[in-house]
Amino acid sequence: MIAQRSSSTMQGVHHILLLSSRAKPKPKTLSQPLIQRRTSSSAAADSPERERWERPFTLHRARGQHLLASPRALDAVARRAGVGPGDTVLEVGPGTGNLTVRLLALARRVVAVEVDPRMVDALRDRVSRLGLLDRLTVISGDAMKTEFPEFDLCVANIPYGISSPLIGKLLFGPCHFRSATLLLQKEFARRLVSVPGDSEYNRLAANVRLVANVELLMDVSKKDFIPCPKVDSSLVKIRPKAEVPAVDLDEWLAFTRTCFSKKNKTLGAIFKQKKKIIELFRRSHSERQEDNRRVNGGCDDLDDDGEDDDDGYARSKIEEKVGEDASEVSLFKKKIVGILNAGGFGEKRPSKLSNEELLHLLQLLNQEGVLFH
Ligand SMILES: C[S@@+](CC[C@H](N)C(=O)[O-])C[C@H]1O[C@@H](n2cnc3c(N)ncnc32)[C@H](O)[C@@H]1O
Repeated sequence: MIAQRSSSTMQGVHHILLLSSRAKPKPKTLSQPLIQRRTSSSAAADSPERERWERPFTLHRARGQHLLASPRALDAVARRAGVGPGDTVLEVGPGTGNLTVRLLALARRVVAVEVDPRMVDALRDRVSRLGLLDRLTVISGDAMKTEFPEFDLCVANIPYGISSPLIGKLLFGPCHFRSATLLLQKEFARRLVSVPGDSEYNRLAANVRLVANVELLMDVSKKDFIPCPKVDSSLVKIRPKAEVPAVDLDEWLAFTRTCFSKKNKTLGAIFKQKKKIIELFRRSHSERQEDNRRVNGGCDDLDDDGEDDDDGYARSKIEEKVGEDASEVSLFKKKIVGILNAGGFGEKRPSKLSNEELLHLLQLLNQEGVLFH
């Protein structure tokens, strides 16, 4: 059970939670999930209780609406987030409030950002019944388009579809916070905590490691969710570093996008691609232009380390523009190859390099006028 606070209000919250977990199922209500002791013989012995879902509306998998229904897992998420009584907690995707009510029992204030108006109503209704609405701020909207208010901690069972851009927004945006405790798809979490040389290590891990430390806290079974997703989950804690390397973060993000654009290829091979050279030539020899940004695709997704999108339209436009500069482009390519080889990077694979090594390469390239953003 989650930690108790001593004020009478908080005792009230705890009392309600305890009562709920032991009460017999009440008549169905539309939007207040109850906690019910499972009686089915198929019920897992180690998970005798579930937050009950009364199906007041359809849950949309496309919106990542998998509610965490195990009180044991929910208590553990709230407890391991390290919420203090003076903290403002940001929760992204509160759903019907299974985690929110636990956070309200621990924090000074919870700010919840929820895109689905039906969830917003259900959450407000539930928290209002607990008499805690004055400590909850609900922002009805898309977390990726919402300016987050100030907060101390982010604690959330997020829709997995926005994992990468949300972590990017938290770590590379203007937010200052102690930690983000997030329930993520297990495979994604493993990549987040991987280190150079691991088979999972990728651009996401490199970018996150630059500015934060990540700790794997626990695994959560897919059976703990309603509806049951296809994948298991893991809880991670992301702590922003107090000091980060003195590098332009936009430049770094664009650089890692290039480095990790071809899986398992050496840096020499990656930087020899005509398309890439032309793109870098344009960027390094002109002001930032719309075409360049279009090819680059923006830096809000930390995780796009698969094969490069074949953006034929943008490439042909750029090739058209640099047609008359062909000899300069060729010199530019030689310069890049020279920098790679002189630094001993040509035969190296980015997924095996530490961030210190990647930062060194970026510095060498920037010094010679090769720009990524
Ligand atoms: C995985 S469910 C978690 C619900 C609740 N936290 C729980 O654990 O039971 C994700 C929630 O995020 C909401 N959501 C999906 N996309 C969102 C977005 N872009 N911004 C804010 N909320 C979003 C969904 O509607 C859903 O309520």
